[in-house]
Amino acid sequence: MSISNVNVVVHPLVQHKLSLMREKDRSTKSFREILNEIGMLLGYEVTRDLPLELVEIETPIAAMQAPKIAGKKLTLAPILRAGVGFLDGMLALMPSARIAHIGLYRDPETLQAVEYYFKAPQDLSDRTVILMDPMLATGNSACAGASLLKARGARDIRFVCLLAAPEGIAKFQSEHPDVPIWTAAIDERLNDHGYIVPGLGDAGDRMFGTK
Ligand SMILES: O=P(O)(O)OC[C@H]1O[C@H](OP(=O)(O)OP(=O)(O)O)[C@H](O)[C@@H]1O
Ligand SMILES: O=c1cc[nH]c(=O)[nH]1
Ligand SMILES: [Mg+2]
Repeated sequence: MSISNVNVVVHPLVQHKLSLMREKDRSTKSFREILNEIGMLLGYEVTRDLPLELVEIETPIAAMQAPKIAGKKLTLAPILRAGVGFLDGMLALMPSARIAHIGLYRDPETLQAVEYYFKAPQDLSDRTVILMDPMLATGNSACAGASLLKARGARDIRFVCLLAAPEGIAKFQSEHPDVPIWTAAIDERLNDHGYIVPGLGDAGDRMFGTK
């Protein structure tokens, strides 16, 4: 399903696993494992249109022109902390990818994103960058993440999340209309504390067991 630059991944495995993650009594171990599994499935979807080039190879039988991914190595860009939950699954598909760590936390009062760490390959201008964070709530964190990557020259950014609020999609698309979104679901709304409803709670705390 696709709604103007938002790709909702409706694959039954993704939907089933997402429902498991929403359950409030699911263990930290299980939450982390499933997030990783969904990371791989979403990674498969977000790379669906990567360009290929024909390269000469030799099979044991004959020479042939075989398709391989064209261009420079991709960059995976998790927003700390919860974005790291997608990383192993994505790396299983793209083991040579470069990694950009983006340290942001959401101020609980203002809901603004506060930057505390950024380390990325120097020049991102000719790399596809997959920005990832399970939660798109107000959109402030994802917007800040995309801006930091653009400041490093990134021109082909794709944003992957697990759950998106309509408010976050609107904010992200107004600031970064050039960045398509992949998500497993679009939920109803945000509550008064900026949490996604029905959502799954605090992704970072559930993943790392910090509550
Ligand atoms: O769209 P937003 O309103 O910005 O909210 C989403 C952000 O909130 C959570 O991070 P949090 O700030 O809780 O940090 P953590 O991952 O370190 O727990 C989540 O992982 C996103 O980064
Ligand atoms: O619902 C939400 C909103 C922001 N961050 C989370 O982890 N969960
Ligand atoms: Mg958190």
